[in-house]
Amino acid sequence: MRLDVVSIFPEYLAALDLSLVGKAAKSGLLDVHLHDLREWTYDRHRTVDDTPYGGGAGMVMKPDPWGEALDAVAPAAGPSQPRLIVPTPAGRPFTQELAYELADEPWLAFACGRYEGIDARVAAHAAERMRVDEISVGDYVLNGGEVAVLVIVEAVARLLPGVIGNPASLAEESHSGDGLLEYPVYTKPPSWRGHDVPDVLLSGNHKLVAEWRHDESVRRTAERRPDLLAAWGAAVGHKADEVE
Ligand SMILES: COc1cccc(Cn2ccc3ccc(-c4cc(N)[nH]n4)cc32)c1
Repeated sequence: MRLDVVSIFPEYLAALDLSLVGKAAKSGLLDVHLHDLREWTYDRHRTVDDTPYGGGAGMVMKPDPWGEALDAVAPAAGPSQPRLIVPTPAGRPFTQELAYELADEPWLAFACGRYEGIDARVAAHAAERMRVDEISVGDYVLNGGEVAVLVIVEAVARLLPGVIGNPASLAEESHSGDGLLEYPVYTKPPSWRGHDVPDVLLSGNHKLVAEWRHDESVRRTAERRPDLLAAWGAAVGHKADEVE
């Protein structure tokens, strides 16, 4: 998978050289290209922003530098086009399902905005030749798109074959297995600062361990994400209906 990231702070994305994503890049599973948006500015101050039409606080990122950056990263006459991801608080939610979808793409490009966002015509114009997704990584406001790109790239890269050591662990994770949150996990020592590992996990009885883990997943989901529990209940209910 090829990844292109355009930002006025490309050094923010240096974290992509670390850990799993860095390993994937070194092993050729990921081909990461970082670009400084100011490369496509020509005035003395390398200006990338201007005042918003219609007034209001803050500044908006000018369309020209973005248009030229995207032309350079993904030429219109090129043999293929990337899927363009534009992080924004106003985007559709980034979910594990979308992570799996993006993991199937051969080429992703990311536009990291700053200020109050990117002139809306940039995404509209890009959509004339590539698929554009405006994505939110959560219902809170960041100062720019770079952190959101790190979140999205990590969630997507770990799904690529060969990136994580034990693919079986992906199936058991929260948000990607049966729709419930993950059960609590423990390791040695069996007792630590007055806190003991639940006896069932030391029993060696795999059936009891599986039952306990499921019950803990349901309990945690009910406690922390009742919305997910409702969806899980409906899905399980439907499955039960299918059996009857
Ligand atoms: C566009 O509307 C905005 C309104 C107020 C502030 C900002 C700041 N900002 C600039 C670019 C940018 C890109 C992504 C995000 C972002 C994404 C999520 N999930 N939270 N925050 C925030 C961004 C933008």
